[in-house]
Amino acid sequence: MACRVQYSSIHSSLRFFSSSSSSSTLFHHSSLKSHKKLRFTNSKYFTLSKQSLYCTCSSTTNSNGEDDPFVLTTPLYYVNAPPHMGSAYTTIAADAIARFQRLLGKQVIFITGTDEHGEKIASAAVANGSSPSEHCDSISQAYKALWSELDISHDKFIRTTNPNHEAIVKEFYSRVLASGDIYRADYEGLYCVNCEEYKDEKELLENNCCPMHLKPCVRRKEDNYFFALSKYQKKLEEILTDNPDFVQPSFRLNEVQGWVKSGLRDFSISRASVDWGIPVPSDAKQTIYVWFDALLGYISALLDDEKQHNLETAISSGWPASLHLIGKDILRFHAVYWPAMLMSAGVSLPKKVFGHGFLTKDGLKMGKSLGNTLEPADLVNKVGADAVRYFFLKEVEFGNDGDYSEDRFINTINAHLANTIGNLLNRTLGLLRKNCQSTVAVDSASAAEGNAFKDTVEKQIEKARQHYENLELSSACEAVLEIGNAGNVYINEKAPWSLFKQGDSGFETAAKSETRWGGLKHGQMVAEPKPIFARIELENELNNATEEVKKANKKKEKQKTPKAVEA
Ligand SMILES: Nc1ncnc2c1ncn2[C@@H]1O[C@H](COP(=O)(O)OP(=O)(O)OP(=O)(O)O)[C@@H](O)[C@H]1O
Repeated sequence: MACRVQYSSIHSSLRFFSSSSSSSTLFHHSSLKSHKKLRFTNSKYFTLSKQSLYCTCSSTTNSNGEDDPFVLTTPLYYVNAPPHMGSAYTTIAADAIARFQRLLGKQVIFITGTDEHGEKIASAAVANGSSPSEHCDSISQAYKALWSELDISHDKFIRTTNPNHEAIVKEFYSRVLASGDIYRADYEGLYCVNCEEYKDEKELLENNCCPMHLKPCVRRKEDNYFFALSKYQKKLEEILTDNPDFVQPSFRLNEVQGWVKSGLRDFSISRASVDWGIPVPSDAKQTIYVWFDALLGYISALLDDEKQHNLETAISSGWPASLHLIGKDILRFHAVYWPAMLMSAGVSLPKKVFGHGFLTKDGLKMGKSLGNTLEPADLVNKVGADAVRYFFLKEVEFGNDGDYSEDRFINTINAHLANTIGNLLNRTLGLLRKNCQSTVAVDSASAAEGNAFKDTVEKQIEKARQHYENLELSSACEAVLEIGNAGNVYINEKAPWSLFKQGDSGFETAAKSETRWGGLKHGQMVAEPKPIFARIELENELNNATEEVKKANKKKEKQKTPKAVEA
């Protein structure tokens, strides 16, 4: 395998942005000043307007203005098995969005973590011969290790077995109870253990198989606590109509509207048969249903150790979330159950839920339950984290499904990263090193005035910015790639190597890792070229990644300072 020499990572290449607008705020929050004013009568909670949802029941004092942090979340991954490329996919996308928001100057709180309670976890622990808590520690650690290998820049890692989280769940449950939305009843139905959910018979395949997990559902009867979801049908319909950006992409909004219109049924929020969970307050014989537990992780993650561990403090530390990024499999929980639960507890709704598609293998969703997964750590070891991250962002249209193909993986890395972006960086830095002692010869702000190349770059920067804002991640990568293409064409046209031979040191530099045109100043030193993107030779395929890439990965790993805190 040949290896080209570049000095920067794809992140640097993506930093061609000028600081500007922040995302719009859809749901505003007006607060009451005192707990005494809390009224747990649902009809009195909300005033819906065309633009915003005013929650009038909480004493939360989050102003939700321009200065509010950009809070984004990945799902809290279920620790029934170690992470795979599907889990990594959502996290990689969230990471790109977090980095973009930071470039805009926003304070970002990027939350990820693990969902650790429930029947599936307890069974997985038994199967591994370990206790549930040992099992959770080990799988949760595997997620953290993978995020580190993928260079994920999360700020918080929440585990739902964290005692602070448990306190938040119990407080939330008590609020919903006080609002009159929890009742006890018998329930009999078909249950998918993998979804941890009762299923509607009409959703199921032959032999009552779950369409996601392709395993038969089992008939169960239980005496459970129920959440009165049906009470929120009308409000949810109004929210979805008045705030069409709440669920994205738009075709997912249609899906959600369809579910709501077809009639919402109350759902059970406790399990009598599951010990591994948070006990229901005032009924230790039942544990809280995993979803009524895990979703609260998005709020409890906001707590920091110095503050009091209650719902109010957590909410005032950044809630509502700006964006929940999830796979389409858990859209119903995030776009129907969660908003209703929040309304019941008098807490503001998240601003946006984006349900992306699946990475598939042979047309089937890659997943832990089916076991048809792709090992992200293997890919990282072979081509480096940046290349893996770039491939999945660029080659899967965000929102739709995408099938993984090794040929496409190799071709994309070679064409986009090694041949285009990497080559441009290598040529530019190499020329500067050879001819200018790695020092910028002119001010880049004036160097390309009136130049078509500069216009192209600025146009692509703006395009990339807009695509990022709209969560069109593949198109954002495309815009960056266009800058690389234009840069190579420009260098070919200008042939600076011959200008240098003629003694002209004033050629216009194009490649830079600054956030805007003109960021490089006369006399500024640029970095030493060093290998980052390996060109994969087809005959050697993925097995023969260069030693340079492996070394570069190791070096990067060493340099990394732990940033995330466990909430
Ligand atoms: N194949 C996939 N493509 C895209 N995202 C995925 C994929 N698999 C998992 N995810 C991400 O993980 C979330 C589901 O997390 P979970 O821990 O339940 O993983 P899972 O592998 O889907 O588990 P299972 O197969 O047991 O249902 C999805 O909503 C999505 O964010």
